[in-house]
Amino acid sequence: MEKARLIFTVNPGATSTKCALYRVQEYGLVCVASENIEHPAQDLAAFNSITEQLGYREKVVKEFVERNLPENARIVACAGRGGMLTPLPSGVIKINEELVDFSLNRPVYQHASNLGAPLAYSIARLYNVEAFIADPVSVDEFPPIARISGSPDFPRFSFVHALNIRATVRKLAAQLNKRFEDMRCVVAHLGGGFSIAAVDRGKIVDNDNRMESAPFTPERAGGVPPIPLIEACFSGKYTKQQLMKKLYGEGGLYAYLGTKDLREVLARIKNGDDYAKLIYDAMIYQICKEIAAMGSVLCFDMDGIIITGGIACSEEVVRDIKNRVGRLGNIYVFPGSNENEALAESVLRVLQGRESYMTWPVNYDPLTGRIN
Ligand SMILES: Nc1ncnc2c1ncn2[C@@H]1O[C@H](COP(=O)(O)OP(=O)(O)O)[C@@H](O)[C@H]1O
Ligand SMILES: CCCC(=O)OP(=O)(O)O
Repeated sequence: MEKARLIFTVNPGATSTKCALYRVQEYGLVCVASENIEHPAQDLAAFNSITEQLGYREKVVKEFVERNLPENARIVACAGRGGMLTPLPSGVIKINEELVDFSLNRPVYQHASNLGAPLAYSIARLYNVEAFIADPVSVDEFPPIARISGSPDFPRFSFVHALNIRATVRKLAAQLNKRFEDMRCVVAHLGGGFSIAAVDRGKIVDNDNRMESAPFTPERAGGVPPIPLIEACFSGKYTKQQLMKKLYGEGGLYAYLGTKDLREVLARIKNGDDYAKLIYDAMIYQICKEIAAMGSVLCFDMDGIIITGGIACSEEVVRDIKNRVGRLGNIYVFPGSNENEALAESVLRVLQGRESYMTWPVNYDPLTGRIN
């Protein structure tokens, strides 16, 4: 009997590594195993950088595959979340040694997603198959107008939850019986970090790039007034690392309320905590301002507004967003961030010849949108 064909996927996050195996069926994919493997803080504290964590996470990922690969099945391809690489077009990229080297040694910023390609490649080599990334964090398809900031010294650019955003637009397209390539919508990815994006015919043509005018998130400050920030940088009171932490990791809900868990914030509000309510309301207010801003990018001519990510599991959040921006368009909710599923779907499109893949290095000019 022919062995079942499986796709292995891996999505490394700040404190966990999410792994999954999907069986390829004629009609699509079936998840046969999925685990969110948490890494205790004391384990990660032993490493000075994300890159140093590779061996540790590699062991955990190999153990996942050994535990879950059925005897009557074989891995036919692997996929990992793509990290903070150079600006790239959306789509699938085949992983090679050079991409692994770039992800580990020359990423544009430190982020756990930089381990996605090395981990997928490592499993692919064990099973002698090909590995891919899809819609990495550095997808940048802004048109020229979106790149202009108020200073030519600091042009705008994209860092975005491209994988989950494009995958949810595909889901909505299927639901509306439309082609993905024709979809125009605003997507609010609301997780530990947020991305609020305008998607025009499959391309993310603008987003809030997590550090710009972006709303604050459970752990990120988003946009803060720049002049006091510059003053703080030169005050001698803080190291660069301390300030980075204030913006990224220990900002947002955590800075005000000491927790990154929105469920806890909602429980405090239920118990009459007015301060928690003020901070929560401010977060919803900022999310909605950004949704409206991204709607204006599409001239409010859109198929709808998608809310996705862990926070979209909350009925209160969905209700409060609808109350403010429901008049702009239909709101569709896709709770959770389904990066592993999105990776497997992307690889399946490649295996079935429905999509072609690029090879690293991708010679892409974000200013013209051309691949040379
Ligand atoms: N049912 C829920 N109700 C409210 N908030 C939730 C719910 N489930 C998860 N969250 C919140 O979602 C955030 C994490 O989102 P998630 O997409 O899992 O994050 P990550 O960016 O780490 O993948 C946390 O603030 C968590 O408290
Ligand atoms: C938008 C860049 C990617 C990012 O910040 O991802 P996480 O929220 O998963 O850390």
